[in-house]
Amino acid sequence: MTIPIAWTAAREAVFTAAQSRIPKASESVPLAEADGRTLAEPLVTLTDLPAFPTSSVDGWAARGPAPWRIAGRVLAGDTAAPLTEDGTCVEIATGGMVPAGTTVVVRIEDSSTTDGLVSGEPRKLPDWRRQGEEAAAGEELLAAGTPVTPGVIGLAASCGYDTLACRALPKAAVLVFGDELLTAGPPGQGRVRDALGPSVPSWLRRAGASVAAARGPVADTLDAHVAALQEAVDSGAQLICTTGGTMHGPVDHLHPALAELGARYVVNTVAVRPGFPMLVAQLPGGQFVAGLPGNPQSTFVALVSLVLPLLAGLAGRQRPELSTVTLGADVPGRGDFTHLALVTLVGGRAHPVGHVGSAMLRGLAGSVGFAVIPPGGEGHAGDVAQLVPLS
Ligand SMILES: Nc1nc2c(c(=O)[nH]1)N[C@H]1C(S)=C(S)[C@@H](COP(=O)(O)OP(=O)(O)OC[C@H]3O[C@@H](n4cnc5c(N)ncnc54)[C@H](O)[C@@H]3O)O[C@H]1N2
Ligand code: MOO
Repeated sequence: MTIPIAWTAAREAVFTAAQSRIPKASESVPLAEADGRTLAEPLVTLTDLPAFPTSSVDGWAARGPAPWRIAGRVLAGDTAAPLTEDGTCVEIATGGMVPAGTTVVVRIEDSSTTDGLVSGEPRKLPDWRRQGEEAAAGEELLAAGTPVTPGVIGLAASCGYDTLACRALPKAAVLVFGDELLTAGPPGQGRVRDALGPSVPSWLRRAGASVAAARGPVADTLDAHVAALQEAVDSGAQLICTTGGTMHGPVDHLHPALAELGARYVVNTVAVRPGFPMLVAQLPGGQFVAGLPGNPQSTFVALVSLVLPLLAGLAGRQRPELSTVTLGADVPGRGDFTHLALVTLVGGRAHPVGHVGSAMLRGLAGSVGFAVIPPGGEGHAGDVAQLVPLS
């Protein structure tokens, strides 16, 4: 019998294996389309930030001691002429370029104007931003491998980029196994609806993969399994997710198909409940096969447990960090296995949900993620637990 590997060790093994397959080529992606991608190169600012001294208030940019004669006006977007004489100032708008020669910026509400002469007191902290105070031209702001978020896109635009060099999206394929599956209409008479063909590609897209519609149900024969896996390889997929057939029943053909294709296991069964028969194998061409168990909740456990670190590794990102939550109620352990317990947040605390059988999706559909109860332990209300988000 195969001995299950510990959940944390399985995640690490998969992440490390995927890191050796980071694509070399990068793609130039317009900023507005780059959300969810991964930086292929460090983000280096093209200019000082800010690129010129900038007023942070509406008021006066003045030179020397008050009172100041008004010599002009600088609105945001203008180029400011220098203040060449003490006792002069310009009216300035928030975002306006502070003229060379300025010694103080005074807020409009801290000033008074009489006979064209302005007086006022600057605040203790300067009300203008020095050129380059956020970053100097050429400075690295973000490392290669950083996930591109709306914040990263905004920063890239601020420092002069129109496009970003991004890693190619990992290409994935999904194969659904199981002759009992119906792809339309209500289940009954021994047939169940395929819950995974429509949902696994959606999950993969959110996790940063490019993926076509699932293929299946693939016929429950060894030849059909081998042919479907080979076809996915030929389509250029770097990651093939299969659902079902991970056990050793009469029509479970995944393991024999992997053997026939010369695959090597990275992880073969994991000490986690639910979902322990999950696996990741690597084909001779380097492609990964993630064998997701057929019970639908277990499929999602395998996605968040193994496919998430695998995709992070393939994109050259950091290993996924888990956040923590405070438990709002007791959660049982699962002996020597890690327990991934579906939870929802109530008043900021994680509460276990009902309907969490591994064949069910009712509990999962209303949950934020899985609280992690480590092997040999149990969770108590008030304990802090790691949280694996569902998306
Ligand atoms: N003798 C044993 N049998 C089983 C054990 C065990 O320890 N000893 N473990 C059970 C566990 S745990 C799991 S999980 C499943 C894993 O089985 P497979 O990955 O081989 O999956 P299947 O047998 O193909 O299907 C299991 C179950 O899930 C339903 N299913 C499959 N695909 C879908 C789909 N796309 N949409 C909806 N439902 C699906 C399928 O009809 C079965 O009911 O093995 C247990 N058996
Ligand atoms: O672990 Mo199975 O994956 O319990 O349904």
